[in-house]
Amino acid sequence: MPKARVYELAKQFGVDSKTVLEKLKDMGEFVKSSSSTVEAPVVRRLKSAFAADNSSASSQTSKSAQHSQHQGASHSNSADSHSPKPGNAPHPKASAPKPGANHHAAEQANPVHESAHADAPKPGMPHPGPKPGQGRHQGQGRSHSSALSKQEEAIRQGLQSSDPRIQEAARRAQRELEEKKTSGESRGESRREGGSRPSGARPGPRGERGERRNAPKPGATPRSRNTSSEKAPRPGNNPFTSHQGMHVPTPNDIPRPHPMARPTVNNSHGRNGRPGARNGRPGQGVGGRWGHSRAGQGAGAAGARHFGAGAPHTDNGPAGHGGHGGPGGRPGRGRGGAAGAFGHQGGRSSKARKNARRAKQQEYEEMKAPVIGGVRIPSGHGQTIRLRQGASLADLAEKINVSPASLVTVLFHLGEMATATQSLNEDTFQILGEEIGWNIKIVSSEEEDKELLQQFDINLDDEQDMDDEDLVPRPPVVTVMGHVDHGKTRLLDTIRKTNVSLKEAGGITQRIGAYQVSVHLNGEERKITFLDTPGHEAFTAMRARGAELTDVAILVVAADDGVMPQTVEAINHAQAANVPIVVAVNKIDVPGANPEKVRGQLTEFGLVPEEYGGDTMFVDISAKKNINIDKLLEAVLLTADATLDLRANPNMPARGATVEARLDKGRGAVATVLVQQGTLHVGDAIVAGTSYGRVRAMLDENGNSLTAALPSRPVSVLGLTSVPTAGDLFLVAPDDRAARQIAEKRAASERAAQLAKRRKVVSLEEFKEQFAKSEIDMLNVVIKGDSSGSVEALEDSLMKIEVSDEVGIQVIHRGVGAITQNDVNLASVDKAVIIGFNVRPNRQVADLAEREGVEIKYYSVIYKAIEDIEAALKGMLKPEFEEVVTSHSEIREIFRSSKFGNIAGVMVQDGTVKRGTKCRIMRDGVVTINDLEISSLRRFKDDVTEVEEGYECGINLGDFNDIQVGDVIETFEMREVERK
Ligand SMILES: Nc1nc2c(ncn2[C@@H]2O[C@H](COP(=O)(O)OP(=O)(O)OP(=O)(O)O)[C@@H](O)[C@H]2O)c(=O)[nH]1
Repeated sequence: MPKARVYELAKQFGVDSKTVLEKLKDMGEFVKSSSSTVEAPVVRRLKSAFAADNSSASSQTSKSAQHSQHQGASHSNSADSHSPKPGNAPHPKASAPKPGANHHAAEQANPVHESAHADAPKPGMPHPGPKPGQGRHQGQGRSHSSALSKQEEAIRQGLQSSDPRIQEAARRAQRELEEKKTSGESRGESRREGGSRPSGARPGPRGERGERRNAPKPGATPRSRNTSSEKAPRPGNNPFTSHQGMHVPTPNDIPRPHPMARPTVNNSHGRNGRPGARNGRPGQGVGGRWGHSRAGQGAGAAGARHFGAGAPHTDNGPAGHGGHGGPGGRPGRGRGGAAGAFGHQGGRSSKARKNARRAKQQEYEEMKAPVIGGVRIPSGHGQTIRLRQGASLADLAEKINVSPASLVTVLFHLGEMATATQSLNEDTFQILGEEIGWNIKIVSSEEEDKELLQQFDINLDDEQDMDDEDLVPRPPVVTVMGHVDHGKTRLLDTIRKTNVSLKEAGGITQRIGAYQVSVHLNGEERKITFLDTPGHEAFTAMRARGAELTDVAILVVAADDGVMPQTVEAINHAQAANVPIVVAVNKIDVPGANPEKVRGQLTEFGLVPEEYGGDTMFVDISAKKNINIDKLLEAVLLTADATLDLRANPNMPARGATVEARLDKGRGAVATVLVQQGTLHVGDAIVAGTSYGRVRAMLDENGNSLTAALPSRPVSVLGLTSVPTAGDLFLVAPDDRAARQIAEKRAASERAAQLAKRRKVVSLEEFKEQFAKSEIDMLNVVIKGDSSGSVEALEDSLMKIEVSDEVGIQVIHRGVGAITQNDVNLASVDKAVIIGFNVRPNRQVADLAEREGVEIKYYSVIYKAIEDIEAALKGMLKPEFEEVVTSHSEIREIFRSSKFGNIAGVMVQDGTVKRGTKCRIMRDGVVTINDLEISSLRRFKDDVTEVEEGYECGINLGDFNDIQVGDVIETFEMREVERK
């Protein structure tokens, strides 16, 4: 037997997944969720466990089963009517598809139809003792009761919840549960009545009975079906199965107006009151099932309009008796009831009829939707729906067009509590989806993006199956890392100055975030691309955005300083990314430099120099004096050649990553991109993150205009409509329109994700409560900067500030460009500080900020910003106090005063006793009481404010009199301590 999933088993057993999960738990099997798989042996055990349950349940109830068998002697016709099969309807009665109709048909065949229902699992089946169906039904009853108790528990918890929506859901659930219980009881009674009723005798108008059986509310239909515990155990009858009411209508199942039933003015007259009669009985046919359905009401009204006494006639007359009294005598042909409603219009166009039919069909579908926890959610009929990770009920609600509150209720009924905006895990969504008929799939943002690109025929995975002959060697891309002040920037400058072809550039190079140098190796000119933002922070920030640009890392270690904390961090980051390292032992020109020591130290971190038998290349350099830089570049190429297969396909639309981006006053958005695959051409339509545009011009680091950029080539691109973020992947789209659409769709889903995040923060009171409880304070910050690189670097650095566990920093918005009105508004709402890094607001925005009381801080150096924010965070800390003991006084004598109580005559042994200070009593070194106060202090007859060591005085402790000679009064103060 293959592995089965829990929900499949649940379906098989006709119970809900939770029951199966509980049963598995009872069996000692740990199974996580309804989508988990269960091994074949466990399935077998589970089956027998359910079977055992059923047989014990059925033996307990065999008496009643026999009783109902007896009563259900003529059940077979009604059984037929319960199981209409396409093409198998023997009689118009039997083809009646709706429960209302079934009731009726059953009634026709057997006056005690309710017991017939109970005994009729299959058409025409004889009665073999206690049936498996019955047993299972009883088993279900048990799971029902366990589910009920679970539900009751959930209700109890829900009523205690602080969330009003959950409380409301709980109240609703409670009401429903009570109703369920009461209706269960009354059903029991009515069954007894039914059993003794003489055949053919119908007490009272049938409509009444229908109403009794089917709750009159629209929402009551499925519930009344669900709770009909007398019925045979069809899946649809199990209140806890995921498929109840999820019934997909079959051709026979969808009610259609019978052609004969279509009204005309003439034939409605001809029927003389019958339409009104039929539809006047909400308890019958469609009316019975739909409660106050429009068809029933409308038809009734129309009937009355046309025939005056149509409705009263129903209650007593023979036409009413039929319920199927329309032409052809079809039982429960509810839609035929529309005749009364529309009959008077006669001349209605076929289009209008079609529309009306469609509307009715839709209404029917909606009405057919299961009622779960008192809410009605149209089934998705197993359709697949995709939600991004971290989605909430509100997101799902939006996609399936229902109200979030109803999903909260449904989830609540499944025993889980969640607010509409809380993000839920995949398992919860699956259970919920199963219940409401949707196949919910959770996709990561990467998958979502891939799917989006596939819509435009862009397949990001096609790189993996590129043919060898398409690939040509490409230059390595290098990042320089190392500890602060070990010479990273100086090295990058020296390399740029010495190796960029100065002839071409006229000696002027520009910082665009990356540059390429030429190196001669073994008589061959080779190229190396350097990323110009040194440090592992930039490297990691890029990686975090999915940009794996670096092929080789140069680790700079100053020979006069050796391995330092950030050297280790850099090693860790490079190794985590599987990037080979070349070590540049810098500052060898400095007296006291000890390159050998550096080699020895790095061995401990797995970087063993080649000369020691390892595979890491070490080069001793001086970035300042330009010593051995060429050797370092050679080492980079040799390392790349030895460890990497650096090849790319230049003959495809370009792809790569954004290295840096900024807003240029004259040229608009300028982004430096590094081509990783393909060739980027001027005129290409590109999209980078949520930015798009057409490549208007491309410039290299020397300011030269390029028409094409090959793999590993960094270029400054002009033509994007907005500024992308460093690390954003870019790609060439088939055309401008596709580029725009991709960018817009990404922006939309990003907005949705951000909104979800914000909603989470804003609406999740629990979080706030937690914050309040643990007294965590957050400093909200908005960062605006002149380039995406600086904004990212600043954000990264700020996030690393650690002042205390009690305060934290939260960047609520970041962006490139001037500080805008939006930034101020956001900061004002979220009580944030705005940090402007090399950017400023215009006059109006500055005024607005002042009016709103929003603080804007301007910086041009990162460390200054860090210092300030750190200080601000420290300022947010609650003052810290410590206790300082200020004196000890021994009680030598006790004076009793009727006015003041006991007064201690003491000798101050050390420190100074002050009036009003806190004190405690110590007897034989043990504190007998804390938190007293020196309420008065006297020397001789005089009240004094303080008494110093070595003096005697009288101390009164207010109402406290339990003192003895020999006790010591210790005074203390709480003093604020400066935080380090
Ligand atoms: N003597 C000597 N000084 C050097 C050498 N390389 C760099 N320096 C000096 O060391 C100091 C720090 O160099 P930077 O290049 O700014 O160091 P960094 O690693 O980029 O520092 P951060 O940007 O703060 O991380 C500067 O004053 C450089 O001039 C070298 O080879 N020899």
